[in-house]
Amino acid sequence: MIEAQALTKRYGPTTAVDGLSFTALPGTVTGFLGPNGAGKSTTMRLVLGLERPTSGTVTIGGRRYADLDAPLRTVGAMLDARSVHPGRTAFRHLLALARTHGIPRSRVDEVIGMTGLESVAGRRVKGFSLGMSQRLGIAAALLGDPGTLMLDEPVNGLDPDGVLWVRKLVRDLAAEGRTVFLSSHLMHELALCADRVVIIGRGRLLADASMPEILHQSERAGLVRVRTSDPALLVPALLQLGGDVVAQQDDVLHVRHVSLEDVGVAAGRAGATVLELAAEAGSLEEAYLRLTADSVQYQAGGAR
Ligand SMILES: Nc1ncnc2c1ncn2[C@@H]1O[C@H](COP(=O)(O)OP(=O)(O)OP(=O)(O)O)[C@@H](O)[C@H]1O
Repeated sequence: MIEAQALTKRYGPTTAVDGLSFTALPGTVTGFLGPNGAGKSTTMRLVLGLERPTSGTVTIGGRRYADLDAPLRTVGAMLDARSVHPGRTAFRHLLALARTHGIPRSRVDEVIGMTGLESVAGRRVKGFSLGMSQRLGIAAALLGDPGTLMLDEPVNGLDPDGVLWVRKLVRDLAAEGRTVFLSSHLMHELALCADRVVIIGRGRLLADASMPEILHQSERAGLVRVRTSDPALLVPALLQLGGDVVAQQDDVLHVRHVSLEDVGVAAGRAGATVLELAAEAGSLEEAYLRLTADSVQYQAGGAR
């Protein structure tokens, strides 16, 4: 479990993390999101004791990172997949890490197998693609068989197979009861693998909620889409039921405040032919854009 309480980090005049409180729970994949410069990396560095908080606390399993006897066995992290000695082979890199923690060589072989690096384990890291480096970073994070995993952009640079693999891996790790905390700018991917989402903007908490709760914040959540050849018959019927109706095209209506079933029933009663009827699914991307609209540090010209 990762627990941040009123966590604050200032660099001179810049407040990178501002009174942030959240919890990443065991058995759960928690996605960590925020616009560029929101303070995600700083938060992750604070969790790992690479930075000292200006105020507030952050603990892993109730203890500060600095107080852990064998950190690799408690929390595995991948912050920067490229931060590996380029002249070392993948195997040597993992073995060196393992030795600092009394982790047996057999575990090195195991994580190499788990991350699909067998065929390149003897190669120097400097020749690695970003995808291979990501796998190596994840292998290092898994080395101590930790209860908590923290991964910064783990699917960055991975091909579709790799993306699928990470999705399954994090789901499996959470199913084993581990805490998985990961950042990603790939909303679609995160929506597929995270149970909960923590969203920050300008260092502050914007949302800490389950995926369904977050999706509910999406503009399209609760919207019914209906395509009909008889909008002139259907629209008055829907308005009578208290619906908000917006014509998207001549024959497509977006309806709010009327359930999917009631739209169908109303169409039947009004004698309107329905060609399509569907509940629009909210998307994480939409919810995210909505929640972070005021917190984007660097924005292309034009209003959102
Ligand atoms: N060592 C530092 N010294 C001064 N300012 C810093 C330092 N590290 C981060 N910052 C500032 O703190 C803020 C948060 O940065 P951080 O890298 O944590 O954001 P982020 O959410 O990880 O962004 P990105 O998505 O772009 O990686 C930014 O304004 C950044 O410029």
